[in-house]
Amino acid sequence: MALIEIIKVRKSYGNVVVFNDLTMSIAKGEFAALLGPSGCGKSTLLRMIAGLEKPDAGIIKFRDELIRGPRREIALMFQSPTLLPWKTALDNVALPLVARGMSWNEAREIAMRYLSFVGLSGFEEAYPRQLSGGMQQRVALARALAVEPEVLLLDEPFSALDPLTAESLRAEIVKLWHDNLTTIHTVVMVTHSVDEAVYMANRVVVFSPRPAKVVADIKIDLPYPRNRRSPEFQKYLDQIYAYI
Ligand SMILES: Nc1ncnc2c1ncn2[C@@H]1O[C@H](COP(=O)(O)OP(=O)(O)OP(=O)(O)O)[C@@H](O)[C@H]1O
Repeated sequence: MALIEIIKVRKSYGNVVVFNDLTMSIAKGEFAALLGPSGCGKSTLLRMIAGLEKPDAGIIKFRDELIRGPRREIALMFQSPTLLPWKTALDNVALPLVARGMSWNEAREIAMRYLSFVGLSGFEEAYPRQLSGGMQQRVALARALAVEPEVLLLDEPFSALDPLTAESLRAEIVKLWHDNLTTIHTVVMVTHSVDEAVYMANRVVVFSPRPAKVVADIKIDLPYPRNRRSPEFQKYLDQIYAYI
């Protein structure tokens, strides 16, 4: 059964038609990677699922309910960590909880737990400028996890990181999803990298240039953790590159 349903969605910015008539769905438990040419509308789709933008026509539903704005069950993580520079790592993670009505004490306790989960114990009192890019992105991940969402939306979350940091964060996100280590059961990730998509996702959706349509929808049937050097992995890369 579909968890997220996108039905006959239309979206334009001025005379730029991003989606004309997009219909697709995401099932509970999927890790879907969205690939496609630059500017085709992948981030726009993610922002609409996050409730940050509205379609001009058509509907987007989460568990049969219309998405009218941001929802607690759906968290979004961007390419840059978007932390508040004047708040500590701990308070950056705690703040969204306080904004939802939790006391600072309780919020900080939960924030401590998620900072520790992403490997940042001991850095609670650090300010963003005192942390590396990778550590800041981990704070952003802890902030997304702390509200205990069910769906994690990722918008090119590794593209601003150095290759080694990106690689360890990729493995950690796959693990937290695959091993059910958090409340997140479903992930939707925008990426430019076919390799990243096949390494992480169990479904790869390829979009055409604007107005974006789904040109390929491929199930990645490989065990985790994935071996990039296996012939099967290469076969999926070849299959997807044929659409790009
Ligand atoms: N707020 C906005 N105002 C005007 N135009 C916008 C806005 N957001 C997106 N666009 C336009 O909509 C189109 C789709 O943008 P979007 O960022 O969704 O694409 P994308 O596939 O995520 O691109 P990329 O892969 O380069 O990140 C682009 O032409 C972009 O310029």
